[in-house]
Amino acid sequence: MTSNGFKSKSSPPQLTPLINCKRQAYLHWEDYFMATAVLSAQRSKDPVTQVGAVIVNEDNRIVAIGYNGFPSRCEDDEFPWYKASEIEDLLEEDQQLDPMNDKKMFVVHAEANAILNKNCANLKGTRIFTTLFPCNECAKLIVQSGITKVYYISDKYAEKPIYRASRLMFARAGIECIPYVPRQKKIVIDFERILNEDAANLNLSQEMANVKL
Ligand SMILES: Nc1ccn([C@H]2C[C@H](O)[C@@H](COP(=O)(O)O)O2)c(=O)n1
Ligand SMILES: [Zn+2]
Repeated sequence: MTSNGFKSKSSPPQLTPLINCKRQAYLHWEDYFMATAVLSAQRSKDPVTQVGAVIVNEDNRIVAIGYNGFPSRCEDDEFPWYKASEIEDLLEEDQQLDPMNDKKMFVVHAEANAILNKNCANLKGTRIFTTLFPCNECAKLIVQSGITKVYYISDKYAEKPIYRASRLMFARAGIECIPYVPRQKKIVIDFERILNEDAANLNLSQEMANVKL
């Protein structure tokens, strides 16, 4: 107690752990974000290319997520999941290729969906983790949203003019494009193992309770 009757400010208690028992195999931030993008891609119904994208702010918080798919209320079974060129062989001689019969007319790309799904006021200073390098249309949205870094896994369409246009815009806008190199090469989600472990733990605690009785 001080002379004026108030409690003196004491320093906070110090912790001195005897051993450091922190788990070492935890996921690092960037693997966590890219793995989330890969998981999100699994929601896509595109039979050829499934893309996932995650947008992350400066505090490492995920502020947006998306995958490629048709717009809301445009039913997955009513719109084509193929390219017009892919069904050319199926046409009768008198039939014309219909450009409307092409997924590219309707699919919202993963990056665009993520930007549209953002749960914050704006995306200035954020990073996007995408499983496929962005096309020119998504690149425009990325630049305009204020995203500053693009991490990507696949660049399988790099030689196409659309993707060259993206690179040009990113370069001019000062957006860094980083091919993603994972620290952890494999991340497995094994629900079966988790459920089995839970069941085993339950059995063990029941056995221990029986021993005590
Ligand atoms: N950065 C990208 C590039 C493409 N997509 C979507 C658009 C299509 O659904 C699919 C590409 O199909 P493919 O031409 O490989 O048959 O991926 C995207 O979401 N983001
Ligand atoms: Zn795109």
